Amino acid sequence: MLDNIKKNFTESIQTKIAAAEAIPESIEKASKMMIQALIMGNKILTCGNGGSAGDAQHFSSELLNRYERDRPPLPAIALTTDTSTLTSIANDFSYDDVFSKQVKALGQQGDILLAISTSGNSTNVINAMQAALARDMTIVALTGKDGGEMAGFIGENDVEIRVPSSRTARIQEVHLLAIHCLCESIDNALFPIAST
Ligand SMILES: O=C(CO)[C@@H](O)[C@H](O)[C@H](O)[C@H](O)COP(=O)(O)O
Ligand SMILES: [Zn+2]
Repeated sequence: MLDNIKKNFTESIQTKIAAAEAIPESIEKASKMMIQALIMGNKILTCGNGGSAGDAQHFSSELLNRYERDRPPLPAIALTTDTSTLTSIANDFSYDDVFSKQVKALGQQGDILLAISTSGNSTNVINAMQAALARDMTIVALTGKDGGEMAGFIGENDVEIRVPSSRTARIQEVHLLAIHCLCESIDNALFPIAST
């Protein structure tokens, strides 16, 4: 057991070292997209399944409330939280539609969809991306593995942040780091600390 625990730490560190080479430019592009959208008065919608639903909520709460320092609230909505909406869409239509219907209702031109899937193959997240593109929104996709089907929906105005790993847990661990980088970049750009 102890060996496996230690192996997980080593694997997580190695994945982060590989990601530090592979994804900073994508995170920077995503940060700039989000900063511009927020300056223009747009908002960020987030979605994902399982641990990625937690990540979607983690990001939206850091925008709505705060990341590391106090500043005015920023507009973000996690599409993973309203159980009445989620269960009724899944019950009446399909689980594949739980996010896309909310994007159709809430998404506006210029908004951003933060779409999170370690495999890039979650159908409800892919459908949300398609709904977002139809709304003239842009997409920041957090993925892993080979990017899955989601990679095929990334246009030049969108960005995919793909973690170089094939293991869901390790990918999620880097997704959280990427989310914190996004939060820090947004705060530094929109609410710079006054120099003394
Ligand atoms: O958190 C974990 C595994 O670490 C799981 O809950 C995981 O998020 C779920 O199996 C998801 O359904 C996987 O979906 P995806 O990342 O492939 O889109
Ligand atoms: Zn997990």
